[in-house]
Amino acid sequence: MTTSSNRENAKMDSGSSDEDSTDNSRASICPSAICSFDQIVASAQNKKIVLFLDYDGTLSPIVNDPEKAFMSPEMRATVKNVAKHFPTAIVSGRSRDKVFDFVKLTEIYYAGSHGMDILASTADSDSTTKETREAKLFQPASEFLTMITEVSKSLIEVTKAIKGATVENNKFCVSVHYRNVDKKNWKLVAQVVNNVLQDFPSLKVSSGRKVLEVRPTINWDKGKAVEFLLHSLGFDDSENVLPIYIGDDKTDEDAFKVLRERKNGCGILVSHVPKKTEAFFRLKDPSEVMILLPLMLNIFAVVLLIMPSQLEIDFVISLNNCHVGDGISQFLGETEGAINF
Ligand SMILES: O=P(O)(O)OC[C@H]1O[C@H](O[C@H]2O[C@H](CO)[C@@H](O)[C@H](O)[C@H]2O)[C@H](O)[C@@H](O)[C@@H]1O
Repeated sequence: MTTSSNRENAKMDSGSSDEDSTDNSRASICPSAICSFDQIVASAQNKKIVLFLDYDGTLSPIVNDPEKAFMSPEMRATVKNVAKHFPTAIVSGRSRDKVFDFVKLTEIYYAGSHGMDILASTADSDSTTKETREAKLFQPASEFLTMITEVSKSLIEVTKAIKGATVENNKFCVSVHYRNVDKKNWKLVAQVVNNVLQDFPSLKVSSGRKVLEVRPTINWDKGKAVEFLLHSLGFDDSENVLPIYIGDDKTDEDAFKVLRERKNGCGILVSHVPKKTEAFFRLKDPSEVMILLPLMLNIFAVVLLIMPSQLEIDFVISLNNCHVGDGISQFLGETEGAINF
């Protein structure tokens, strides 16, 4: 158990960009997932793609008001479409209910509270057909529910005098937002959060994009959630499955790491600045996620030996955004040079 004396205190964003406070000292520029799409296709040959998507900053652009982080109807339609072909899960720091309210798709799986609230389905041991699956709720931090409600109230109380600070109860974790706080008061936000946490030694705080995230110190994160989902959906077989995880935040690094270590998955970081990351590829922003997802349907189209004309057009448009030498040359049938995920 972490105690208040050995727990890391909240660290704030430097404010130099709209990114989180990730240590960028060893940042490397991952290749663009769009321009390296031939490598993704090659690695997906004969494999079942399982898709994991973060919400804020990945499916919806970052906005000042967290309550208004809506995803566009086009993005919703795109996710709905990919989910028809690939098992798809959203893994978010938000509460599961809230992320569902934004996404509104019943055909996908949801993991809220940074993976601490998962609604998945169980694959029958003899079969993985839809008919044999049943809904399964997994909440590894359920014993913290009362404590989270309590800490949330205290955080609201101590931040109410700081103009622009807001507290969002995400069920098994709490976000303290300082995006709208005057920079001169950012330290004060960190101080009051750290003070409150003195009374909650089994909670920890980490920083995201202009947000301090308070959560239980249990050994559970988005990476564990991905492993759990792969297992419970019946996709443990690393030979025949290609999990792809797309996310923008520090908490998504836990999932990128798991996929890198399993050597069978592909992490894609959404960031417009270079960052130290465990991901293999990068997309600049949600608009590029909107380009990549339809491209992934091409993988499915290739398997069926069809190439719907709109997909072809999307692909040509994305090619036009790549520079010579970015790595995209052939697409259909190209298997050379695949990254060994
Ligand atoms: O795991 P995620 O789905 O990416 O959730 C992480 C946090 O996302 C939200 O905050 C971020 O997006 C807001 C809306 O664009 C923005 O105002 C805020 O500054 C960002 O940090 C969400 O509100 C948090 O609760 C999540 O922890």
